[in-house]
Amino acid sequence: MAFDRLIENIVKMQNPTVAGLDPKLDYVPESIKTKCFEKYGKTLEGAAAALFEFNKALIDALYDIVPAVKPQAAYYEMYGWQGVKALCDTIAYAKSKGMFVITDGKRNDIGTTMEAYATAHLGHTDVAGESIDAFGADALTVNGYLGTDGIKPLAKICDSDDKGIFVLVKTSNPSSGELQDMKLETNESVYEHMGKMCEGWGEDLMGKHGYSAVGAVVGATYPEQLGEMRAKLPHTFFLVPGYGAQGGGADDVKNAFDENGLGAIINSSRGIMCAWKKQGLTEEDFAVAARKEAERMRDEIVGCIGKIKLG
Ligand SMILES: O=c1ccn([C@@H]2O[C@H](COP(=O)(O)O)[C@@H](O)[C@H]2O)c(=O)[nH]1
Repeated sequence: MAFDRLIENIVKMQNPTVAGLDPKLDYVPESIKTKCFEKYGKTLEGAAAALFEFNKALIDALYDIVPAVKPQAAYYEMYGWQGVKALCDTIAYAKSKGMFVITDGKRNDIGTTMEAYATAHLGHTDVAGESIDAFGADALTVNGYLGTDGIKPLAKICDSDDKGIFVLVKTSNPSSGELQDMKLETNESVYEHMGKMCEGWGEDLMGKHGYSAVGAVVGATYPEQLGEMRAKLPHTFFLVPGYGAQGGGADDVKNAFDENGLGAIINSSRGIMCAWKKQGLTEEDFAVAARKEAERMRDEIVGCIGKIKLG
């Protein structure tokens, strides 16, 4: 199962974190932008080339210490098809460096359309008998609120193609409680019920390290719920956004882990991409600063949870 590969990367690097690649043109240093605009003009193509250069430098700075990257699709779509190409190129580059790639797309729809999303992001597209990877990520974030028929096509591809999904359970944003904290007739909350559905969807997709291919997104900004979910969902691997720029710290995420220091991967996007700002460096030093911040984040979290080991 895909999360076995992720877990093995985490244990090898002793690092349960993922670097978010949410590139905006504002974050890209002038030197890269100038080079790309000279080549392609101030066009979507020029912008997308700059994003890819920026991402490549971040990946080069991180791939030997950070096990995974999480490109957020919105930041690529914002630059049109040229941006989407930069997403494809980023995924391919990160994979060529041995990183586990989680596309943050939060896709959801009815079963037939989810089958298309699953094929696009995780499977192989059939082109007149030729089977081709469209995006080729290892895992995709999805919204499970359309129910089981929306998840089934993804589960099928997780099984056949060694992929994983992270289903939104308790998101990190300030308004997440408006719906997700509501109590059902059974007195459980909506997020708790969604978490249980993830355990159910993952039942036939168990990996060798105790976690299924159906993971959950649970925000670092809700540490109590994170601990509650860890206790209630023993086979569900967590993707935990909200560390860094959204205010979460190591103390907030420590409850996401099991007794072996496994069970979760903590994301930081702006905190890593824009680390130079906090380190008193120039934007040209963004990659050095990103590595320093990734090391600091790793050490802070591992300092709280201890050595990470296979059970
Ligand atoms: O509940 C959620 C689900 C996803 N995200 C995504 O994670 C990153 C967070 O970025 P930071 O810069 O580290 O705040 C971003 O891509 C979100 O779309 C989330 O924040 N919360």
